Amino acid sequence: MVRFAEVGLRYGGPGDGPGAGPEVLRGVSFTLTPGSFHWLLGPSGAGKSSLLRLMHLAVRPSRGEVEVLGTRLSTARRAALPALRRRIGVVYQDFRLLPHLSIFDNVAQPLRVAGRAERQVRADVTEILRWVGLVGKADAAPAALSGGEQQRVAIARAVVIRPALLVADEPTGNLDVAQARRVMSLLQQMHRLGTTVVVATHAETLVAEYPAPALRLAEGRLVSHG
Ligand SMILES: Nc1ncnc2c1ncn2[C@@H]1O[C@H](COP(=O)(O)OP(=O)(O)OP(=O)(O)O)[C@@H](O)[C@H]1O
Repeated sequence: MVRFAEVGLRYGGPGDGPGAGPEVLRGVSFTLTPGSFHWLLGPSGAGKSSLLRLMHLAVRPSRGEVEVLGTRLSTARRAALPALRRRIGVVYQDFRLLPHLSIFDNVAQPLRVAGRAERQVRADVTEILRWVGLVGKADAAPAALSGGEQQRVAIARAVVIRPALLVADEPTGNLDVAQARRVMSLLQQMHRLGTTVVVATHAETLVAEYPAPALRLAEGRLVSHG
């Protein structure tokens, strides 16, 4: 479950701590049930990326309570956060693959960080690359792939750890319609497998094509949920 209660966020603090800047999220409250799929909508600057950053523990709220996968951030020990982060997959508009690593090693990275045995890494990465249709590109560099292919690698990297929560920030923003549909199909398959999925987007045509409940932000406030 993901629960926000009267959450506010200001940037400008040290590290991931609360800052003294203007409040970019204000009084945001909602609950996402496990296994749900939600769009996150709203105009540019409304706070979509900021809300996702709170959800994947990249920043802490300035006020209110954020609870992710059963852990309340206000009372969580710092030492518990890395393990919690490993249960959350993140996909960005600009893919954020490591350019000097092969596709295989990009996808393997979260498993290696988690200390999995190399035999297991090989099996899991091969399986997930087959799922995204890129097993033939395992040895290629990211730059040798199309944008859509790079995004499928980024999804593979995000889900290879079998996250309970998957958040995607404009994952189709740089893709043509066919590639965007392929990415959406993968995100929906993850949802059908029981993962809680949240996808931020501007693309109203995509939302119309894949109807689902939405969180809608305007000027840092949640204006509708459902
Ligand atoms: N790292 C940061 N430091 C300071 N202010 C920030 C930071 N990131 C975002 N903001 C501000 O927070 C507000 C919300 O930005 P955010 O990126 O969350 O909106 P968004 O809805 O995702 O926008 P877009 O659709 O354009 O990506 C904006 O006013 C933005 O300038």
